[in-house]
Amino acid sequence: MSTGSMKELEARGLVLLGCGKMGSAMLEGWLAQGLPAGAVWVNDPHPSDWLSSTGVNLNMTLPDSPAIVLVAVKPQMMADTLPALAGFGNGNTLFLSVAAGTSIATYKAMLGDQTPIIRAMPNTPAAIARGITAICGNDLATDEHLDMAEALLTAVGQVVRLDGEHQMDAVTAVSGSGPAYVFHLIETLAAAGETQGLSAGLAMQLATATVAGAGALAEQADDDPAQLRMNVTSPGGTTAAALAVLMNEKDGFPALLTRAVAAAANRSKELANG
Ligand SMILES: NC(=O)C1=CN([C@@H]2O[C@H](COP(=O)(O)OP(=O)(O)OC[C@H]3O[C@@H](n4cnc5c(N)ncnc54)[C@H](O)[C@@H]3O)[C@@H](O)[C@H]2O)C=CC1
Ligand SMILES: O=C(O)[C@@H]1CCC=N1
Repeated sequence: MSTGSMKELEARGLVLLGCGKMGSAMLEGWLAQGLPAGAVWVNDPHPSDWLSSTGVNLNMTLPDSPAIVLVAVKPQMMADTLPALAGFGNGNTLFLSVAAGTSIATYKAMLGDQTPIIRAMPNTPAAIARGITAICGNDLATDEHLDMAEALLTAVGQVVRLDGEHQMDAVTAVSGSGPAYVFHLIETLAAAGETQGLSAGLAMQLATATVAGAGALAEQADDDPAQLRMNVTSPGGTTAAALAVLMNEKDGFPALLTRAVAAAANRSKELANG
């Protein structure tokens, strides 16, 4: 995190509304990067043992003017939880929300229309600083606000700035939910290995290392994923036999992932419409 952003957070405080899986993944990254626990206030009625052990200010009186309020409760909890923080609205506290499907317009209505708001869509690899977060702000979010949010989120992985909020449903469906698709790929690849006679432990080790290694190679190689796929595929060989199944336009990965990503994007839109 840049020294300026860190200083401002340390001086004014960072408030987390909700600290479950996503909030904890990010907080873990920030504490590991040197953000002092004393600069963090967490409001969460069900703190985990890990959270209680971090030394953050847990369910205590909040600072007068925190630099950032990070909103990381479930979208369905928003109407119950956000009004208590509306006192920080219309001021110089930046609201940074990671909630899927809660629009900037909804925050404006709950917090006041002069409130700087940034929507962010992170993902859980943030816990090991390998996340990717997409951000977009309202017209009151200044370049300094965007820089501060980016500095905070860069501590837990890559950050991309979106052209606008209209991209958020698709981003949520690709990278926000995406780690779950990849974990399920690992589960199902391992299960398929078991069907071929491997032990559960060996099949899981092979599947996990294969997905992790292929992901790292895709990120580091000069070749694009299509070329990397071709590099594995010998004509008339084993990979070609599997890809004939997986790349089948009718019921292979293309059709399946198109449907899955559309389902996630549609759900994101539904959440936005209450
Ligand atoms: N889990 C993920 O991979 C991602 C989640 N998100 C978003 O992050 C947000 C949180 O999701 P998760 O961390 O997965 O859910 P979670 O259920 O693990 O965390 C929600 C937290 O909110 C707390 N909470 C409940 N009532 C509260 C209250 N009245 N005041 C304060 N805190 C309260 C719960 O105790 C819990 O710790 C959601 O809006 C979701 O859309 C975004 C990107 C990825
Ligand atoms: O499942 C969800 O709604 C959240 C948003 C992206 C990942 N988890």
